[in-house]
Amino acid sequence: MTLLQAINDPAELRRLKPEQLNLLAEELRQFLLESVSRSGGHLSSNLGTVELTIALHYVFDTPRDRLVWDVGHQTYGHKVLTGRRERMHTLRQWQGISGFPRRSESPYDTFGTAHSSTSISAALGMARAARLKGENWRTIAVIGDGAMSAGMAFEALNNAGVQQDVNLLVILNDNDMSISPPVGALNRYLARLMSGRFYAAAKDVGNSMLPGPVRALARRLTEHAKGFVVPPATMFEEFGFNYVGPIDGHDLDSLIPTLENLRELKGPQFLHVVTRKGQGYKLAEADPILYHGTGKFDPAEGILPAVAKTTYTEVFGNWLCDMAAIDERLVGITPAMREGSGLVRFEQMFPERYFDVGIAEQHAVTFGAGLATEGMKPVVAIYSTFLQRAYDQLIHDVALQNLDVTFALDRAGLVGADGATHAGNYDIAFVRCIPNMVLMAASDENECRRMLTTAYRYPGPAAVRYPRGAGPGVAIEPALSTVPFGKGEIRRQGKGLAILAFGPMVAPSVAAGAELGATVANMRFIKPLDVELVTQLAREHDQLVTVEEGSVMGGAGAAVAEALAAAGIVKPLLMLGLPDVFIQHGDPALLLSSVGLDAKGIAASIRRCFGAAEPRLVVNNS
Ligand SMILES: Cc1ncc(C[n+]2csc(CCOP(=O)(O)OP(=O)(O)O)c2C)c(N)n1
Ligand SMILES: CC(=O)[C@@H](O)[C@H](O)COP(=O)(O)O
Ligand SMILES: [Mg+2]
Repeated sequence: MTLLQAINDPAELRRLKPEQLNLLAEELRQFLLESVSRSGGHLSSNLGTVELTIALHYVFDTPRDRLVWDVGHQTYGHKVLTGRRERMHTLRQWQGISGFPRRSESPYDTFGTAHSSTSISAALGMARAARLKGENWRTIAVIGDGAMSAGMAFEALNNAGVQQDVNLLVILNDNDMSISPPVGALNRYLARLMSGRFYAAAKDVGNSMLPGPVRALARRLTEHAKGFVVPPATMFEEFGFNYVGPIDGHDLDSLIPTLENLRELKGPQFLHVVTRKGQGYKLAEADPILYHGTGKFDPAEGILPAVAKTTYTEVFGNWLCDMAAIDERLVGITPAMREGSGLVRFEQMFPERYFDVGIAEQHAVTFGAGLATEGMKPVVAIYSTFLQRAYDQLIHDVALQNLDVTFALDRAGLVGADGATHAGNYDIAFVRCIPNMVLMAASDENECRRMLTTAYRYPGPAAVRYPRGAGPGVAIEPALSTVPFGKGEIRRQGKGLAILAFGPMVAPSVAAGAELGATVANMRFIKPLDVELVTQLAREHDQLVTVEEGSVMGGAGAAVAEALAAAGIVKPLLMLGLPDVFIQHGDPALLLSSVGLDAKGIAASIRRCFGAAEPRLVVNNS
């Protein structure tokens, strides 16, 4: 039996001798590589946090001491050591364990995450709760250098620095990488900190352990005695933290004593550890971006290039380059999702018009707004789920001033393995209620390209939503043509029943419509809704059905209902979409079928609602 196989709980880990931990780290790293290569998942970040994870559970009394991971994509080792080793093969699969921490999954998962930069706020809340309840456990937040770039992390540091009575340890896991290479002034600052203090500071750990004022005095005495100026206080010290580091985050011999020392200190503590993304697997070390999030692969061969269908992301990336080539006002903006949003080629071709602003969705949107005020043509490429972070910026900074910003809303609808945290289920509901906004949903690749051109040419804020992955495989015209503004189209003429479908729901609706003899419309625009088409379909049919891959509450179907009500039309209306529950991770096709949004499910729901001679079908909820 290996050391790892004997650990089903951190208490068992804590029974190991310190000299056994390096072997355990080796075993854990190997286990993670094999396990992720079979399930798919976030590999590079997990290989990089093996030693840190072991050290944290070894030194701290988890789960009594609260461990809060930022983003949570690096918690596979934590899952393995906290009793979930045997379930790792189900990671990110339907009814399997999540790829992120989840409170419902384990008492060791103190805070649910997956969107970044929440850890310091949440940990500070916990630490304050401990004080208020008169309890003396400790709270530790682990945050990456990428996640640290977000405003929310600074809001938390700002607040924590003046709460000197809490026992909070913030660990900055600095691997000098976000998903892509890190950007921004903070990254440069961290690099300076590392070059100046690395290892030298580790030797000085004893001094770093002194409480803040004593340490300041020690610094002044040292300056005086040696007659030279020691490095100025770090930014984190200026924020009110006791800063320790940087130390080598792969060296258990420095991690463990440093954490043991910090464990005994009161007040806000800050430990800067340096790790390498992909550590221990040469291919991931060499290309941490490729191995950030992987599908299944053979570890011996690594990830091999595969012939795949064109994704919507690629459609967007190609469109952006084509449009930028003819319009030099175009500026492309991404909040830290260069690869995921399809901007790699754009950056290479138009580096001066490419802006990765870091994990800073709010800033990305208002930065775009500022550009628009000066006649530039910003295109904000953003996942639907991450636009949630910038809602006020969308309303207050863009829409209210009717600024000409184009939004490319990728990952709209269910996303699959990342699950509920990343699902783009709400953008229809939250965008369509904003005055001045235009919102389109692409039903195929070519329409996506045409809609992007339509949004771009529209002289106000406009968004195009499209799903993760590939579309139906429609040929893409090279021309930069538009779709008729505010107009839908009939895709199939039938009678009795009309299905009004939005975006990727057009294809399954056409199939369901063919089965039911129904008319099917591709509505294209959620806002402005094609009210003329809605009323025409209502006049010509007995029943109406709306289908969308978005929250049915407040969604496109609700827009149709509002339009009918406004026109005084009373007509049976069935609204199909995502139900009012968080839909968990799993294979995207399975998830869609579980909520009745495949052709079979749509037809079955229609039969159930409006009755039919044929036997009822059962929606597959498994
Ligand atoms: C609000 C938000 N924006 C973007 C992302 C996508 N994202 C996930 S991990 C990541 C990089 C995080 O970098 P870092 O914190 O340094 O962790 P590392 O990947 O280096 O381990 C990004 C941009 C996210 N999860 N949340
Ligand atoms: C953790 C995180 O937020 C990203 O790594 C995300 O998982 C990427 O998702 P895509 O694979 O859809 O780009
Ligand atoms: Mg990083």
